[in-house]
Amino acid sequence: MRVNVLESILEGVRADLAAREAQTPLAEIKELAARAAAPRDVMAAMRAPGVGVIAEVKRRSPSKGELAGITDPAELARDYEAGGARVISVLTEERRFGGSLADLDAVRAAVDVPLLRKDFMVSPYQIHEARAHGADMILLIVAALEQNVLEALLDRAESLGMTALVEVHTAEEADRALEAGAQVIGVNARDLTTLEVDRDCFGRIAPGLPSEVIKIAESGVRGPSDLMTYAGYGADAVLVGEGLVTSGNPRGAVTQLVTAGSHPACPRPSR
Ligand SMILES: O=P(O)(O)OC[C@@H](O)[C@@H](O)c1c[nH]c2ccccc12
Repeated sequence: MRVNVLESILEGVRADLAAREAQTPLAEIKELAARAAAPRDVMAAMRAPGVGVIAEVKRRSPSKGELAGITDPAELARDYEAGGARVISVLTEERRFGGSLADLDAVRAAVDVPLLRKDFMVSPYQIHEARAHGADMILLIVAALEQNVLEALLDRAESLGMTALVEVHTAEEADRALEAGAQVIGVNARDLTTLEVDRDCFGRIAPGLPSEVIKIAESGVRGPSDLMTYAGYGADAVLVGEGLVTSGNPRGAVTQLVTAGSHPACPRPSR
């Protein structure tokens, strides 16, 4: 039987969410979000010249298990920031990725750059929660959401002053993202239903997106040459996890990517 990985992840996410909501009701989390420091300007960071790097704090992955034995997410995040990451992504999904909101808190206390809460968002509750924990950006996975829910979550994020990274893996999903009004679209090279990586996905989809949309190439980036390839197809940024956490030198690895992304020979997005 073919197991849809995304579906099984979402089941666990819903169960964990119900438990948190029983602890801290929506009204309370909304209030905590309203009291948080104002969100940072993610769009300005994304529109900076050159190809940017979104560096991810990623402990585990469903395909590879434990990646690098991260003991101090704050220290890792400081290395990413020092290396020039434009945004730091923190995986908060617990069951498959080993993340937590505590990781997000630790990273928020350690760095100044905008933060992406990387999780499987299915309810407005998680968006207020992200804001309460200092996130400036959230992930919305088109494959995981009905169109009306996608639109409602996007509106909710924007109403809180946050930016949504809307993730797609096919041209049909990209159409849905645009239909919903996404300003930032991430093309995930990994199919979340099978976990297979297809690095040609970005090149097939991104050139067809409107020029004003910010385009992010996600997953499977091994180093500067992958960044340059994605740049040729119009990437504004790459989102990298495993390649950085397993590098043994996350600061150096981010620096190399940032240097490639700001090199004069690196293709620029035409906007
Ligand atoms: O570790 P990688 O291959 O560099 O990938 C990072 C990021 O793209 C990946 O973690 C990711 C992309 N979309 C997701 C959705 C949920 C969980 C994780 C992800």
